[in-house]
Amino acid sequence: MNAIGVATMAENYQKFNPTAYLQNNYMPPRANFTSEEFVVPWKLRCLADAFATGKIRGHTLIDIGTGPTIYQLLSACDYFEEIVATDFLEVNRAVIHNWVHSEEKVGFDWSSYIQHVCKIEGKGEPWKEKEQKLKKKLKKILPIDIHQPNPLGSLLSQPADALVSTFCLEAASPDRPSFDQALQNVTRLLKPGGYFLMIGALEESFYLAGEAKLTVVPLSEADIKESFAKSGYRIHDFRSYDMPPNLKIGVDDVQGIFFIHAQKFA
Ligand SMILES: C[S@@+](CC[C@H](N)C(=O)[O-])C[C@H]1O[C@@H](n2cnc3c(N)ncnc32)[C@H](O)[C@@H]1O
Ligand SMILES: O=[N+]([O-])c1ccc2c(c1)CN[C@@H](CO)C2
Repeated sequence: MNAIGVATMAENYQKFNPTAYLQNNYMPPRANFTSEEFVVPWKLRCLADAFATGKIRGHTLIDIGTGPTIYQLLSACDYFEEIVATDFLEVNRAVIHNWVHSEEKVGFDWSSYIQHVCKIEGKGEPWKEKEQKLKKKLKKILPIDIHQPNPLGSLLSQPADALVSTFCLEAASPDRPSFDQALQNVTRLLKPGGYFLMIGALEESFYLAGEAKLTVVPLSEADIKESFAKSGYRIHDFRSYDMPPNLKIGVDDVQGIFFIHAQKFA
């Protein structure tokens, strides 16, 4: 492991500002729900389609690098008893904790995301019911470090039935070998035969979150498929989205987004 690179990343993350990060990526123009052509509906569609197969289910789902966002868990909550959120930063774990435990609308307003997911899932589920369901299932919010052989330390009793992760591994790894090692590390948290749904950045080298400028390891579609194959996965679905010029707004140099639906070999 590139210990210097990992330590430098950890130091940079101390300046990560969740509010700025949410502003940059989860408000307009990137949060535009008027067409599936836009990036946020595309991401939500990928996750809704994967869970709609009904094959990804079980007791526990772990979200690797939750950050200050919950959109990535909206389609999962019908298929698991317990959802475990994780992040490297206390400030992000606190954002999730406050969202789960607050009744009135405090913090970031996810209602447009929840309404959109209810619409595309087509079950006629009232969005406030989905919101309450997710809050009820989000039972643990744990510290995690993907660069540790056991990323959750001793906090996890048994392997999870499924993993989700969005924009974490490539944004927390200084280089490709560290990314591959981090994927190996988090794969230990997943039961054999379990599914891993990952969304991430393609060919991105940095992103901004307030005072923080975080380096990202640029990855191609081939890189990702190779990494998953090396970590013992079968790829069921791979989709990519080209970032349109009007969504390249200076908060990063992301070129595209990938979605991978992979299964750990039994
Ligand atoms: C780009 S944000 C992704 C947030 C969210 N999942 C999303 O979809 O927007 C990257 C996240 O990785 C977390 N992170 C940074 N270093 C990490 C590490 N070593 N292990 C696990 N997570 C880490 C950060 O705290 C941050 O929340
Ligand atoms: O377009 N988006 O919806 C979107 C959402 C989150 C993120 C990006 C793009 C690109 N940068 C990553 C951090 O590496 C975070």
